[in-house]
Amino acid sequence: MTDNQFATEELNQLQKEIIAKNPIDVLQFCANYFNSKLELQRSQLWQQQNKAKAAGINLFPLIDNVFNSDGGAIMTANKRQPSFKSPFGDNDPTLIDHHHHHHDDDTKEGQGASKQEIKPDLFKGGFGVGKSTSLKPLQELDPNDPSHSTSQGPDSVPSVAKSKIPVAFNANRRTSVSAEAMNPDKFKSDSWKPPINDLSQAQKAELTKTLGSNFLFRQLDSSSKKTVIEALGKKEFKKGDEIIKQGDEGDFFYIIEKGTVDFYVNGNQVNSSSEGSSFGELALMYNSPRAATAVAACDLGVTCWALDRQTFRRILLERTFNRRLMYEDFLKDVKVLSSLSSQERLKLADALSTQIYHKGDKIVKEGEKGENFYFIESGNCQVSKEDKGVLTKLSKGDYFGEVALLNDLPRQATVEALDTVIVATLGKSGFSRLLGPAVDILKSQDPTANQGSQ
Ligand SMILES: Nc1ncnc2c1ncn2[C@@H]1O[C@@H]2COP(=O)(O)O[C@H]2[C@H]1O
Ligand SMILES: Nc1ncnc2c1ncn2[C@@H]1O[C@@H]2COP(=O)(O)O[C@H]2[C@H]1O
Repeated sequence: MTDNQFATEELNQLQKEIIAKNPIDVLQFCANYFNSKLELQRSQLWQQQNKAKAAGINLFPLIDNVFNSDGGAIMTANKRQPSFKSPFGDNDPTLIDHHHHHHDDDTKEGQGASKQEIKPDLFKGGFGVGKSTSLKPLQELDPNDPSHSTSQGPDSVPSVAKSKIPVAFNANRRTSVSAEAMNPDKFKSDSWKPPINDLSQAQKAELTKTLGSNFLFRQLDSSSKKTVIEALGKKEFKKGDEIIKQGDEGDFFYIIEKGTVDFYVNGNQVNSSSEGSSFGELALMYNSPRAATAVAACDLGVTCWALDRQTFRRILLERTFNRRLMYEDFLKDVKVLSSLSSQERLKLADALSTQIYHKGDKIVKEGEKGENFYFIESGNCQVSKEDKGVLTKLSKGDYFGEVALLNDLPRQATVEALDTVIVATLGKSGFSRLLGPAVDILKSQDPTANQGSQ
């Protein structure tokens, strides 16, 4: 994805938000929107870091080195205690309920304080750097995290409500040498050129088909797709071959063309993937050691397409990462998905897309063919049937649209938006493939079971 496309996508999302929330002060809204996005991204990186640490994985190995390797710069970074909290959060006269929809919870504090009044420092800037007095001290920092043990006190990192922010984590996003850890931008300025493999027409056709079922690729625009297709190299593995070894450095990202791949963590099988799935993204995204061993598990061998690290980072990383950030927290709170592993949730996040509906919109219509499954990210819906009237109401964390997909039936009810509703949708194929153990729960909770409507 080019810088331009990235910007366009961000702006499109912003535009959707503006339409959905109809803010009084558009400029203020935009400032809040991007600040809360930034804040969210940083806080989630932190959470991921902690999760990974608990699992014995070092996601951001470069950070500590960097912060020690250049005393001057680092001291400055630490002393200034950068905050990723929105500088406007506490001072927004227009805030009613228009914070970034995915994570309203993260910023309630800022909103609550400021609904009506305009404070004198309305337009203060600088991301609160060095102004920790106006921000709550440390209590959300992870007490288990050793990197904070020395930083208690008023100079400590101001925290974002309910989230944990790494000290100076990725603060110098564009300049620091640490940037490579999570920073796809690095590749935008250098002389990186994607490799071009000489694929036959037949191979290209084969690939296009395989990639068509891979969620990461489906979202790419056509020029990025072309770049990726040309950069992919075919690799064949015999049964038992280790495609990836836990602990190694990440070199390639793989898409399975044929066969099954089993994953082992510390010798125990944790997962299995087949045609159209991808793996090996974690080490490339986080510059971490390989988190699992991937073994070719098919008698007939396994064929994969391999994408080199740089092309992966340049083209797929930003998107994948943003998407995961966007959905990870939300999915964690969806009850029906509680049986999914965090890996499974990440894969699901890769496949979701966001849609916005307005009051009165019929998101699914009784009798129509069902193509998608929906999670409600925010807003309220009502479920009704022509002959029975309103059956139930649904809100954040609820889902709908499963009945048609599970039973190959027309939609059994109409679901209508009662206000602005944001949904995360999943297509039919992702539904059966990515919901895994959750599908059984969906089946067991069939809302039509007792109504004789099937
Ligand atoms: N449970 C799991 N934990 C970690 N990695 C997994 C798991 N299941 C599948 N994988 C994949 O195994 C890959 C091993 O290399 P990576 O860490 O780069 O990326 C990893 C994931 O794509
Ligand atoms: N009592 C109900 N009868 C039918 N559908 C319901 C009911 N309650 C909730 N729903 C949801 O409404 C959705 C309409 O589309 P689906 O039939 O695909 O899936 C349905 C369920 O997810």
